[in-house]
Amino acid sequence: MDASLFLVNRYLGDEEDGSVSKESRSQALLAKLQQKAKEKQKQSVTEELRQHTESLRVKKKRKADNDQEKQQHKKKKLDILDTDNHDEPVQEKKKKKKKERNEKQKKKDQSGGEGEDLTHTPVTAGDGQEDTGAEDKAETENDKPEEPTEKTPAPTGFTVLGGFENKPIQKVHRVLPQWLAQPDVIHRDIKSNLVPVCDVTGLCPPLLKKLQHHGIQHVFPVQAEVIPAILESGQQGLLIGRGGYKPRDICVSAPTGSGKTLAFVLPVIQVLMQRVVCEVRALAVLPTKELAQQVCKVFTSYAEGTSLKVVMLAGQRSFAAEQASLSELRGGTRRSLADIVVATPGRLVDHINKNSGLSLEHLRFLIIDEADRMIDSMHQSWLSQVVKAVYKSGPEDKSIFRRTQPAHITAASLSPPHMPLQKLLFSATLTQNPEKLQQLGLHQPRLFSSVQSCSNNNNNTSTPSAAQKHDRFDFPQGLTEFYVPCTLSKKPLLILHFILRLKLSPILCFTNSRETAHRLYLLVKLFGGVQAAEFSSRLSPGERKKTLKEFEQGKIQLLISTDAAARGIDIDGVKCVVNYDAPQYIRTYIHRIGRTARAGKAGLAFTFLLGVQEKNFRQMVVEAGSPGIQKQIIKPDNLKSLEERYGHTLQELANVIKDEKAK
Ligand SMILES: Nc1ncnc2c1ncn2[C@@H]1O[C@H](COP(=O)(O)OP(=O)(O)OP(=O)(O)O)[C@@H](O)[C@H]1O
Repeated sequence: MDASLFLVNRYLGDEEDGSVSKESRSQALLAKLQQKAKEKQKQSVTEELRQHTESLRVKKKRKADNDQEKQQHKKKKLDILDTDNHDEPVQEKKKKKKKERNEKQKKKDQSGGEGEDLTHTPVTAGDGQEDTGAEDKAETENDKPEEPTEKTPAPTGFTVLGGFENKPIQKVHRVLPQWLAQPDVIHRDIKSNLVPVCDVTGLCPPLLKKLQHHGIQHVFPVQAEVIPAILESGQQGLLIGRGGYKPRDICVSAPTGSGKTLAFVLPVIQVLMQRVVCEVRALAVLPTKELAQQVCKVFTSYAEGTSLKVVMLAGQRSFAAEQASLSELRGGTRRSLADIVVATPGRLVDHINKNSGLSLEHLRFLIIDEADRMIDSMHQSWLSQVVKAVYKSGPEDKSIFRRTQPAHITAASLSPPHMPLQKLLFSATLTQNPEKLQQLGLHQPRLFSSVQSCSNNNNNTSTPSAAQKHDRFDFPQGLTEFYVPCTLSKKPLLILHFILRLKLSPILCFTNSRETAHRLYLLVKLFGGVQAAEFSSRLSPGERKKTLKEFEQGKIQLLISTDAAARGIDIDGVKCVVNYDAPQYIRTYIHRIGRTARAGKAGLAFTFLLGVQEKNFRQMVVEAGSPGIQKQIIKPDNLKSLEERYGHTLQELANVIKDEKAK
């Protein structure tokens, strides 16, 4: 092939000399180009300088004209005014003023003018404006010829309003407030950190007896830490005496099933046992009716044998019935019939607003269980309504039971006795977001947590690790997590395989919608051989209560539920949780799988994942602090024996759904 086809001709300069070697030729060319560039640079600098000097000259002239005009104008004015003041000649006065101005400017320059922006071009659009000190300075500066330096860009005659240096944007690092960064640590391992009940500091003998009566010989780590702390803050009783500090609010973040309920039930009952008059002194707020019912049950059972009365306001009964259980009128005065109220936020606000006889003016403890969820429901403004009801009497109340909202601590604010309100927050997934927590208006909070914050260090400001980007949570110890790769059509077969072949029942199975829960329930029922039930807002509260009871009694092998049963529900004996639909959020995942492996027991959690979900889901779980999620492959052969029957069932299901829709 002809080599000339590939010949590339380069420009070699005008004085190309064939005798010179290639290398020296290119060097000469480079030197030439550099020289040309220098010449061009010089030309542009001279041109810019010329333009600038010209613009300065024009502006100076314009200014001089203006000054002259002004002076003539002033002179005219002064000539008129001068009739009153003949002591000081006008020119003298003007000179004096100018001198003063110059002196002022000099002082200014000495004090602050040092690091002046060199890019600032002094002559601006101030033409024809009042003669100022700054302009004087500009004038003197203008007299000197300005020479462009290497560092300062050549003046262009325009005012540069801002610096144009490209500064790299500083990364914002998360720095937690000390109380969040350095919590009181709760042991993670339930089993090896059991404390005998009699070793819990401050717990009174009647409650120790009660615990033993309920078969509890040891307390869990969260209880061993939190019970003494609440008891300590209640040492002064219901009132804080002279010079006493208001008790600190308490936040608890501990895994699902670690015994948080007893951690607040026991100390609250013990503190309230000292009360003489019955008034609402403890209020526990929970997100759902079922949870309110569960907590109310625990309060009732531990308050048994004391004079304390527990009332639930969750809409399980009529409004009138709840109202009647709150207070009664005797001899024209209202008497409270409740010491402890357990409520859902909606129903609570109803009672506050309708003035149903619920008085919160003596409230000592506000317990917010599932606190992160309750923060999310803050838009309902339930907390502000509660706080308003608590401080209803206002500062003008001079009685011994007076209340004041927490504010800055001063000697005066501490001197009169008052009734404090202490907030107790509990959650397995308590947010570490200070902005969110701020909505709760916490007073000098103290955090108990089984999760060490990543920014937990002495100075609190070290470079955070990558893990800090995400909230990390503690997972129950006895839990083993799996994910099962599958396709959409195989999911129902998998759940049937889990029950019929792997015998994993009782299974609590979660779907992302009540429609999916209902269809899966119908399908399993039509397939036969499995005791199944559904649990969602499709059911009435009564039906839901009955279903949970039957599930607990072992009458139901498979409970198909929406996230209605994901939080807080304590059902003994759930061996296995299945996420039929993968949860979208890590908190949902943690609460769902937390329905098993409770109180130190073992449990299994399976999540069915479609191919597209696998990567993100695994990442989400690992970043949240999961000890490890394993892959569990179910071979298609294992499902084969179920397939034929499943095919028929699907046809039946289509008819049933059609009928339902027709109805
Ligand atoms: N000291 C203890 N010894 C034995 N069992 C206990 C003890 N404390 C609590 N339990 C039991 O442990 C189970 C879980 O307790 P609890 O419902 O309070 O957990 P939790 O931390 O509130 O969980 P979640 O975050 O899911 O609401 C309950 O059945 C409770 O009776």
